Amino acid sequence: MSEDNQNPEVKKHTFEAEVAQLLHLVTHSLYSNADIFVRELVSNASDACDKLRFEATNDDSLYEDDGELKIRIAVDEEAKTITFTDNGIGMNETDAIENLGTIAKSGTKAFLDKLSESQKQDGQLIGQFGVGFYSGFIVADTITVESRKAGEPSDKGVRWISDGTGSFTVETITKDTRGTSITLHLKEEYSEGEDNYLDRGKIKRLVNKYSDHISLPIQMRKEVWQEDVKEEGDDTEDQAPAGGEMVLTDEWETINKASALWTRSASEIDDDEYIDFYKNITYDFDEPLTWTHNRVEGRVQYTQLLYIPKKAPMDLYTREQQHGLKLYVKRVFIMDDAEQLLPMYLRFVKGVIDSADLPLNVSRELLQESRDVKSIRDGNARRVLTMLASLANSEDDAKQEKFAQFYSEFGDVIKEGLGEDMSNQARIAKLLRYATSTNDKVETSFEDYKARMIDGQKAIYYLTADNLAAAKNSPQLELFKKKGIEVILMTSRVDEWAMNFLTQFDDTPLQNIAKGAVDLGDLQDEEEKAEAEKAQETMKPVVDKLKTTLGERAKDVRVSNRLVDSPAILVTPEGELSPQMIQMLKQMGQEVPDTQPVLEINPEHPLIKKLDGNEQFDDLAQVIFDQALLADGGQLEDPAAYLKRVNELLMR
Ligand SMILES: Nc1ncnc2c1ncn2[C@@H]1O[C@H](COP(=O)(O)OP(=O)(O)OP(=O)(O)O)[C@@H](O)[C@H]1O
Repeated sequence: MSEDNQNPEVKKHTFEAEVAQLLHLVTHSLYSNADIFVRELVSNASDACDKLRFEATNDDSLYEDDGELKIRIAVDEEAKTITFTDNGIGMNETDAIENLGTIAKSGTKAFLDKLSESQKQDGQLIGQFGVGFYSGFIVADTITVESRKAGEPSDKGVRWISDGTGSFTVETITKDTRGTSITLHLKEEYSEGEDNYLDRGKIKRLVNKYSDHISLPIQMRKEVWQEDVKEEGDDTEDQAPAGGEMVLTDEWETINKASALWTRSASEIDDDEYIDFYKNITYDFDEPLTWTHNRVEGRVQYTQLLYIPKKAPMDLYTREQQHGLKLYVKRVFIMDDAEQLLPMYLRFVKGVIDSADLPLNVSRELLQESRDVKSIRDGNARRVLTMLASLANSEDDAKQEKFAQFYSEFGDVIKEGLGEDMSNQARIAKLLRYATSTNDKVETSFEDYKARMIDGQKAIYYLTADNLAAAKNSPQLELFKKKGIEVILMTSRVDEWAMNFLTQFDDTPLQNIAKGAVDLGDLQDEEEKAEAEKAQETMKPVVDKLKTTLGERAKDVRVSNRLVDSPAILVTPEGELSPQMIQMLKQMGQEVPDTQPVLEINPEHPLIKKLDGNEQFDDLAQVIFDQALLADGGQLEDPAAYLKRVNELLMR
């Protein structure tokens, strides 16, 4: 430790009122979070080194021939102390009085003032703002700080001592080594038993947990195993194994990985390093599909290193799914699974966010409210979408292949974004791919579709179904096939829900062809329209009779202009939930009212023609309705009755 000469002049100072208040709160409320002092003191030491590095860019001499910045932690079991030493910027007497005796941050002061008496008892709340250096007083009854500022003479060192109550003392000392050492004289209860911070293993574990990515080496004295030496003449020769013990050496070993990869410039990091880091933070054996690494300078400054995995996790669709973002504040680990930093539909993204603008003791509750966090979340979402867009739009086959791989794993999740993230809806819509009535492969984008629209087509037509086969054979498609109009076939469970939120793409309306009446507008010629009108007239008696026969089963019956080969079809009335959607919501345990479909009939179909004046009108009507329901992927309420009717009709 430092060499010093005692200065007879020890000056006593009282803490600023707010500090005294804060100290009281810290020691009375944060005892259940005692561990935090390790990361706070390591973080301060790391900041001090960062500051020196910054100052030294203009004045190299500040390094004083000691440019290897590091942090050392020493435990003294006899003295019951733990000491954090750094060779960073250091403090002189004025600095120490100013920095350790007052609260610099006005936000913290205001926060303190606002806390009610009962809130002050709440460790969670207190933990929300940076208690920093003062956290040492949770475990220590006295803290001694010795420091000497970089570039100042060695006899201008300072010793600051306090017991964390009302006052502190400062005195001038001689300190040859630049930087700061902070010695905690541990309270009785923290120097024995379960909470014994004199246990080197415990300190190491805490450093690994919270400060592994501090980019400076954090060192502790190396311990080695030393076997008991047999005394000469001791030839009892019993077979007991030789004993031994761990002994402390004079050698220092680095205990953190010091691998804050994200703090390095992207141009200096090779792919293997990115891949290793990904594996390290995710425990994924596979390589990531792709990643993006940026330093964002804006209202909030932060670094983002975001990865997309190759495979979706098993629990992607369960609510408990863990989010993969780790939050750091100035390289100090704050929390895993920081779900506020990404919207839900991007929950598969892994990586690290490091922001210097968030407080070290930020809690989940605070994250939820913070505008800074919102701005980080928006930035992350935009960045992921941009990265995906550049894969999707790339001319490079390998990148396109990657996008296809991404889409088959995560395509359904990003569709949730259509409803969740309105500000990025257009960006998300551009990434979506579907099968269509002319291409089974899930590769057509809305853009591709638009480029293939036929003359006079004014809408993007789509159909939702349970699977591709059902979609392709849907009677809804008949007219579109006849007219050569391509229809997008959506077959995933989220499609219909998600499409509720997307009504247009690039100014072209999107239309679900199974909802409401079809209006092909200019795509229908005059002759067809005239024919349709005529059919409405002639079929009126049949339509009316059907309405009576079907009663509650159908909301309405009308003549269809969308059918070619099928006799009839069920249509969801505009603005109502489709049968698939109702089924899905019910499966999710939601209460949904049953809705009735509209039955549309094909006036040209022989079966429909047969209805007029038929003796078995009722049976035929029910069978036609049931078949339309089956064709739509629905389930019959009374299959036996259906079979009986069909058989009767067959036997005629
Ligand atoms: N190891 C150190 N070397 C030099 N200065 C230090 C050191 N530790 C603390 N200080 C000084 O004391 C000040 C107060 O520290 P404290 O931990 O209470 O707050 P902070 O570090 O500013 O805020 P936070 O911990 O919330 O980030 C620091 O801003 C810094 O100027």
